Amino acid sequence: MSSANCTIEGYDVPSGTMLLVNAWAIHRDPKVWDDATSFKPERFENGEGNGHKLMPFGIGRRTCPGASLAQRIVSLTLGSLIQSFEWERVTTKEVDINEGSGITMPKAMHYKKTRAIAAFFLAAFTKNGAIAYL
Ligand code: HEM
Repeated sequence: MSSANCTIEGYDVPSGTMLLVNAWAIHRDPKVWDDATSFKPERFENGEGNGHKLMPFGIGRRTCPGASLAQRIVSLTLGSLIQSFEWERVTTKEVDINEGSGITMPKAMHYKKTRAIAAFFLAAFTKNGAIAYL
């Protein structure tokens, strides 16, 4: 919410206006990222994500207070899954990762093996115990 009249990129914004940051667009902007829509995790090794280009947890006063916890849990979970299971492709076809519409960005095409994936996670949490220490 703008606390005073201001001008952003030439647009006059009156006080009390609700402003939404389009993080989705910023994260895919070719003016901001090299080869913007390619999945290149290595781009973050050389500090390309520094500054406020990458904001999965928001920024500013209302930034996500769980960011540090979430980053640790996600890496630990992923690392545990990779370490504890043998992984193989079930098809040579590329997985369709197109986005559907919705607030939490659902997939356009759901995974076909949903039940198998659910069973897999259940097994990971119960029998294997590999990530029980989470
Ligand atoms: C990968 C996991 C997570 C993502 C991507 C995420 C992302 C976000 C985003 C984008 C916001 C809004 C920030 C803004 O308005 O600028 C937010 C807010 C918030 N998040 Fe998270 N979050 C995650 C995990 C967590 C966890 C683990 C916790 C708590 C343990 C948490 C607690 C909160 C709270 C309380 C807010 C509201 C903060 C406020 O409005 O002042 N989040 N999160």
